[in-house]
Amino acid sequence: MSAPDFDAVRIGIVSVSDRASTGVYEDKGLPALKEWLARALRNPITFESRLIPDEQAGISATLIELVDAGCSLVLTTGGTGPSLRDVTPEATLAVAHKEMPGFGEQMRQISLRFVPTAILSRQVAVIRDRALILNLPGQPKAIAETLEGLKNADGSQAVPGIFAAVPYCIDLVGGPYLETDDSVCKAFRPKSAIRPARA
Ligand SMILES: Nc1ncnc2c1ncn2[C@@H]1O[C@H](COP(=O)(O)OP(=O)(O)OP(=O)(O)O)[C@@H](O)[C@H]1O
Ligand SMILES: Nc1nc2c(c(=O)[nH]1)N[C@H]1C(S)=C(S)[C@@H](COP(=O)(O)O)O[C@H]1N2
Repeated sequence: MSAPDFDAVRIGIVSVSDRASTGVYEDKGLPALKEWLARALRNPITFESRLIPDEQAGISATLIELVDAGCSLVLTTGGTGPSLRDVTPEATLAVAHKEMPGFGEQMRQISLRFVPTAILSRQVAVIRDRALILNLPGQPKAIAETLEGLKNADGSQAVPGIFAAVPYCIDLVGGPYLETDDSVCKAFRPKSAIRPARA
């Protein structure tokens, strides 16, 4: 099956970091997000990338801009912790039409399998218009950890990543039909929502 058989999707990726955005260190958040999404999704993706400081108003404005630009999914990385400058969850909730608390709950559960400080992430997920906005922690390795979950040595899934629920969530808000590479992350949809296989 060739790429044009899949719905096109526009995805916003936002790295929120004072130091990466001012060049103190190289941003590894945007490349990690791009690499994982390109591996996990079979749809042709147009990325909208933003590298911004930990400023609440600027984060909210960026999220609104990306949703208005037609992004069906917006992933942020960074600024979810307890530090005074960490305001990504507040900026995300400020633009929410609906909260989706299950994503944050599940990501903290998954992250506990990797680090005992997982509970320090206040990450949230929300719906705005026809888009799902998801916060991820700032550690670049946390991106694959939370989206993909944990696999056993034989490749079977020990802890399902949260991305398994993302395609159906986007169906429900009227977005494109996302299809995953099941070896990376197997999307789950109720039987009634699965598109018939194409010839
Ligand atoms: N965008 C990024 N690119 C590369 N490494 C990052 C990035 N964001 C975070 N990290 C790494 O994860 C660690 C913890 O991330 P955290 O979000 O707490 O950063 P921070 O110390 O609050 O500072 P800043 O917001 O300036 O990135 C950082 O010390 C850094 O090593
Ligand atoms: N999967 C995963 N989750 C994680 C981490 C991690 O390394 N991997 N780091 C934790 C730490 S140390 C912090 S402080 C919080 C918040 O990170 P942030 O402020 O960079 O978003 O995420 C937590 N969640």
